[in-house]
Amino acid sequence: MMSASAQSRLLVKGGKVVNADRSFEADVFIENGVIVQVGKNLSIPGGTKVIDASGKLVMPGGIDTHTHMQLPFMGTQAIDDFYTGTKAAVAGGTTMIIDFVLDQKGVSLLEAYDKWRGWADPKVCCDYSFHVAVTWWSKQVADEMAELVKNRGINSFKMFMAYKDVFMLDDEDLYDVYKKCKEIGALAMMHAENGDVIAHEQKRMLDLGITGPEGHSMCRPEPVEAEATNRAIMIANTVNCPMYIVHVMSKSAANVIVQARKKGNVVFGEPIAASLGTDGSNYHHKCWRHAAGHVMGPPLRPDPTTPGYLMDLLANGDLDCTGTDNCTFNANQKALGKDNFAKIPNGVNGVEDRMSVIWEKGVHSGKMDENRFVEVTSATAAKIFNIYPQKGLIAPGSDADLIIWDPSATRTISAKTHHQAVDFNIFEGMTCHGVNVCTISRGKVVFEEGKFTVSAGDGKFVPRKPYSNYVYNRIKKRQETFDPKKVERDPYTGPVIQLGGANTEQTPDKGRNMHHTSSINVSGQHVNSPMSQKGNVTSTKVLAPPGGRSQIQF
Ligand SMILES: NC(=O)NCCC(=O)O
Ligand SMILES: [Zn+2]
Repeated sequence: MMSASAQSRLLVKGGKVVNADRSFEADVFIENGVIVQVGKNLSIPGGTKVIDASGKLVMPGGIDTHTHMQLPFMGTQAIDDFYTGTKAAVAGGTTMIIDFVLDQKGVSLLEAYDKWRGWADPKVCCDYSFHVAVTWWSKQVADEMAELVKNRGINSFKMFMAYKDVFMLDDEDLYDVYKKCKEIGALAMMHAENGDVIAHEQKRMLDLGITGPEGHSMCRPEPVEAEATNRAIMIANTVNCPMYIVHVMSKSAANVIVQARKKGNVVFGEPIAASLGTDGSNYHHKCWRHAAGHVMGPPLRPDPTTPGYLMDLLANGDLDCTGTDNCTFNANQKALGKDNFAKIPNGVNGVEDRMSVIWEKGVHSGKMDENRFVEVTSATAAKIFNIYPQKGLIAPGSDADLIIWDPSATRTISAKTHHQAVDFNIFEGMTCHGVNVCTISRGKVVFEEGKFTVSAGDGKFVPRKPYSNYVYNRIKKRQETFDPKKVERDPYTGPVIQLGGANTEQTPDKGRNMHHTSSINVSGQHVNSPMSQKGNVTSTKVLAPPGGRSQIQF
């Protein structure tokens, strides 16, 4: 019988190690869940278990930056929970997920965090961490954000510009949340879609009698995503807060990110397996279940060249890392919206297939090399979310989260054979070159040749520190460089007109439309606003210059 210490040792032999910066032939020796040596001709203690990786690639396990396991959402709950979801993840070559604590408005962020930890800890089959969603705003929320960063291992907060009256924040609140993120060294993440426009357009589609899944896509066209993406970045940049746009789904939203980066904004873009692997033509499928199975927000785009375009940007460094937004619902759950697309629970699969889809569409297609693959599936996520080089790298001292990848094998994706709980797969029938044959999580083989050797709760929560260098080095420098500075000058000493008196002289603005009626006062309030009724305005005199009636208040 093998001793306990021998059991905690593993040698991955004969493979090609692929990191983000280079590939090289090497063996990897692991002890107690950590990589101890990487190289050739290593001296290894007797009794060490050996895994043969000849002819295969040995890569850092994937990090899925965006999942929603067992999310209570739209009246139901995502069918893949932290057990089935993470089990499927390890089958596909992902060894860490970052999920979302996402509760209703008014709920304490700390209580929500505890609730989600309580759900995840006993079930996870791989390491995981959390982003926390901010769905309402108050001093309590601000204080809880600080507490989450200080003591609970959180360094990223997600906000929604969509889901009006549910999760959506307005621009004023977003400004405050960004300021808070910046103050505590966290990253602001955004679901960027214009929720007001969606609410109106949903109603318009339903009034037109469009009740099927195509209506979901029609009421959220590309500009709805692109406008919100631009607004999110603009507001964040105003307060010098780093911004991470989740699930980039369209060419135009991606272009907004590219342009903002060119201008020096600190913004990151996350395409997902769905937006890289399939498109919105599926919403017009004659089978309702098929069409509803693709309903997610923002939607997949009807332009069939979108996935290839997003992959090009990802390959060339314009977009950064990849998630899945894995949030799955079975047919009978999607059927909540059988007569009204607005009630179809939003969400698709991806956690199991992300690595294969990106290999197929990215590496096998010739758009990126194996090193960029590691970067976009693992290393960059680790850097952005401040867990590098603990994760995302094969080197002494790093966690032993590795996969053995056979680039010459193929597999065909199907709901019939996948390991997720959901009864549908948006990549159904896609044949992918590149197959994960073995997953090692914290030094333990958890999946090999199609068989699991993992139990619920084997994964661990990974705390993350604030002020990721990858994100905040530029932010700190920009603060010094771009902080507004007042102009030092001698005071004005000339005459000043008296306001409000009978003799006030007005010079009519020659270019003004004299028939225009304005109702704005100098403090920016509307004349009938509660502020003006509360007596915050010094005078209510209404001026009527020649040729036009004005309601400008002073
Ligand atoms: N994306 C989606 O459709 N479902 C999950 C919730 C969200 O992030 O919007
Ligand atoms: Zn999401």
